[in-house]
Amino acid sequence: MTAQLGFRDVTLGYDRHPAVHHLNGDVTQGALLAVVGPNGAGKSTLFRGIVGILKPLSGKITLGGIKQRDIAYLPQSADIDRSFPISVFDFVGTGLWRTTGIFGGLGKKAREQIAQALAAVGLNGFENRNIGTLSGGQMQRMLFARVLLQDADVIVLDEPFNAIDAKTTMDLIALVQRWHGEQRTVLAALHDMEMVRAYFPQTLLLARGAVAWGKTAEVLTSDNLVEARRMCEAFDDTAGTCVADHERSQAA
Ligand SMILES: Nc1ncnc2c1ncn2[C@@H]1O[C@H](COP(=O)(O)OP(=O)(O)OP(=O)(O)O)[C@@H](O)[C@H]1O
Repeated sequence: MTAQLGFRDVTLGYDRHPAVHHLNGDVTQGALLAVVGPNGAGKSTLFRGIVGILKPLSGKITLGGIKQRDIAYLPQSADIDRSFPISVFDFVGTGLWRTTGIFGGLGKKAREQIAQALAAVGLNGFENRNIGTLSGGQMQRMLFARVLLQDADVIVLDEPFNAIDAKTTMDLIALVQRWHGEQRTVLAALHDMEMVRAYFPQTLLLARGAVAWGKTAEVLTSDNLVEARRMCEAFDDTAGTCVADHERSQAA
């Protein structure tokens, strides 16, 4: 199996304080991987590292034959500035920037693609709405429509089903399953363990470092979940990078 993403002793953090510590492992091409862990475990930080918003403090993230800008990223909806004056149509259209460029106009084909993506997530008729007027579930649907347009081999979803109703969740899970069927590599940060058990064959249980990584049923044991909570509670947020990391970064 080809590794699509690799983590080589990766430490990620803010102001030199590690948030994800010494992560090692590979995500194979076509994997459907849940990333779970308590609040503050480092899930969003890891995703920011994967898409290049954060550079590792040490270690390396390897990408199998793709560039970071080719990864489709669905951020937590709290990270979206809802006051930004942009219509649903134009927001979803940003998913085509890789092909049209930021300043490229939207031709007939692009407009059709956007309309199809909106239809696929059930947002027909919302084209001209300002994004600030959407409900939480409509916002998630819009973010999924943008990911659809990006047509990416690797898709990273940060808490994609947060605070949305059961119908919307099932519609969006169906999209995730479709991507998985198309052999795309999908990573999703999730809190709902039942959903993870039902739909995600593989799981990374994160608590700043990896507690367990592998088949979901083997990872989500009560012992591992207790250990994850203990590791998160014991982690010192004000700690600096390890001496070894510091020396390595000085030598680089
Ligand atoms: N922009 C930031 N600046 C400084 N520290 C941050 C920043 N973002 C996150 N952190 C810290 O990094 C650690 C990991 O946070 P992160 O958001 O990655 O966790 P998470 O697993 O996604 O949590 P949650 O489940 O609550 O969304 C936390 O201690 C958090 O306070």
